[in-house]
Amino acid sequence: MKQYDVIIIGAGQAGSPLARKMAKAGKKVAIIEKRLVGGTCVNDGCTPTKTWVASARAAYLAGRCNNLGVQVDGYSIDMAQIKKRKDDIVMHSRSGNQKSLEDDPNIDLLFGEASFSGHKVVVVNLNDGASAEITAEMIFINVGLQTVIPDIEGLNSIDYLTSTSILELETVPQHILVIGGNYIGLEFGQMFRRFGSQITLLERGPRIMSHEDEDVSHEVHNFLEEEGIAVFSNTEATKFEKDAHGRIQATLNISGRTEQMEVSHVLVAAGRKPQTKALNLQASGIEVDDKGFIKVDNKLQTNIPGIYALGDVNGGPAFTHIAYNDFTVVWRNLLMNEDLTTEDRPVPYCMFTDPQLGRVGITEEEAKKQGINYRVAALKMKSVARAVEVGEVRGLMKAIVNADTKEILGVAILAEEGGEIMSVLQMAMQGGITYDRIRYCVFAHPTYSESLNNLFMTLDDK
Ligand SMILES: Cc1cc2nc3c(=O)[nH]c(=O)nc-3n(C[C@H](O)[C@H](O)[C@H](O)COP(=O)(O)OP(=O)(O)OC[C@H]3O[C@@H](n4cnc5c(N)ncnc54)[C@H](O)[C@@H]3O)c2cc1C
Ligand SMILES: NC(=O)c1ccc[n+]([C@@H]2O[C@H](COP(=O)([O-])OP(=O)(O)OC[C@H]3O[C@@H](n4cnc5c(N)ncnc54)[C@H](O)[C@@H]3O)[C@@H](O)[C@H]2O)c1
Repeated sequence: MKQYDVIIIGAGQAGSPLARKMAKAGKKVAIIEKRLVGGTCVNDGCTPTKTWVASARAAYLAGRCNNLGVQVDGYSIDMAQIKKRKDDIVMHSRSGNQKSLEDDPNIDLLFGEASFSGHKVVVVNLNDGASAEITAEMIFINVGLQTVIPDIEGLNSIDYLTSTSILELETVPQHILVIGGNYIGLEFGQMFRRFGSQITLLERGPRIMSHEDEDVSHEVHNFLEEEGIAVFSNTEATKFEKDAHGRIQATLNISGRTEQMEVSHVLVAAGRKPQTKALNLQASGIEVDDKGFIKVDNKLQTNIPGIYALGDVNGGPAFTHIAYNDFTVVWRNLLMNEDLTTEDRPVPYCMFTDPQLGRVGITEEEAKKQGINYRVAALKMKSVARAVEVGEVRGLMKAIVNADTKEILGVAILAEEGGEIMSVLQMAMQGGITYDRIRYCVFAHPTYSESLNNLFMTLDDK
């Protein structure tokens, strides 16, 4: 059995940078990847989807630039080219990442599936058919999530799409039924609508984006419908059948009413679950919760000293920047003798619909539940000079502030560059800059950030 200093399972958003840092510190590292270096983010997640969102936005602009006085005589979608551009960008990122691991003399990159066979012993079923047993005192599990496939009659008999397989399409589907009304469903739903598909989107809860405030979710619902997407909440698909012509017949339960619908494709976007079953964690005594997420403490260590779980698999917020932050926490603690925890770290995120939703901190609903003496500053984008000038007036800005201390507690920016505007406020929140100072801060005119003056002017306390 080969002994390493460090074993990393999964070359995702935490595993790959950690391997490089550990190797730089002189440790002998084995990193095991069953599929593709870079994990979900690079290969099936952020990079490919945001590349396609950009193509979809170009199509959207081509379709409406007449309003700006620019005449375009029709446009068409070249899905094969859109896919090729995405594949090139993904490949560039993946291969750079892979090369940096392969070129490091202290790192062994093993392509295969890892599982535990004993206390701190890992078996790797290598992709070439061989297997290897390895051990290390320090083990980091970074295996990420996989798509949840809901138990719906007939779903397995149709060639349904997931967020991974949809990225292989080279033609634009005629009609996609999207199951799930949150990040994946909304991003893909809007982008394929802009590519020319008919989209029907089902959300089983009472509204899409159920974790957001109702006004924010309502605004998104409205602009999706405005673009021609049919959004059904309180709705589930109950049965799928393929007819003799290869068309999919879907049976839907819409608020208790049964309806039939014919579609060409079904995209499953109903959530993601941890890839822990195959790891045989019990062989090393590692505890998981009832959903299969690995339990960790605030320094990301499991119940077994020396074994850590990083990124999506530990059940924290499932974002690339959080997986990356997990890496920085363990690296700085273990190699730089710092004493960092994951407690109280900010969790910003951005949903890349267009307009984007940039979010950080608490929602109004959460402020209410926590009994905080809060106030809400809100501004529609149609009142923002920059938005009017560029013709992007859909959306709103909303900030939850503490009425006593004037601290900003949470922000939702639904705007063309909502993620960037939110980040300006995140910096203010982290730096303790209260809203009354931002109200009179001098920002360049006419930027989106300048509108933060007006956002906080709506709180008329001074
Ligand atoms: C469609 C989509 C779009 C997204 N867009 C965004 C976005 O815009 N912004 C954002 O912040 N987040 C986004 N995410 C989420 C983001 O991709 C994840 O949060 C992030 O990739 C998590 O990183 P990770 O390192 O925890 O896991 P992953 O990146 O999933 O990496 C885990 C790796 O482990 C490997 N692995 C699993 N099991 C084993 C095993 N037994 N042996 C060996 N290797 C194994 C996997 O093959 C994978 O490569 C998106 C996700 C999806 C699906
Ligand atoms: N921009 C981003 O940061 C980004 C983009 C994509 C994905 N992600 C990450 O990926 C993860 C997964 O995203 P997701 O959208 O698949 O999952 P999700 O869990 O965020 O949302 C799934 C939605 O589907 C609904 N649903 C579940 N079962 C259903 C059913 N049978 N019929 C109808 N609706 C059903 C749920 O009520 C929920 O609204 C997220 O947690 C997110 O962190 C992030």
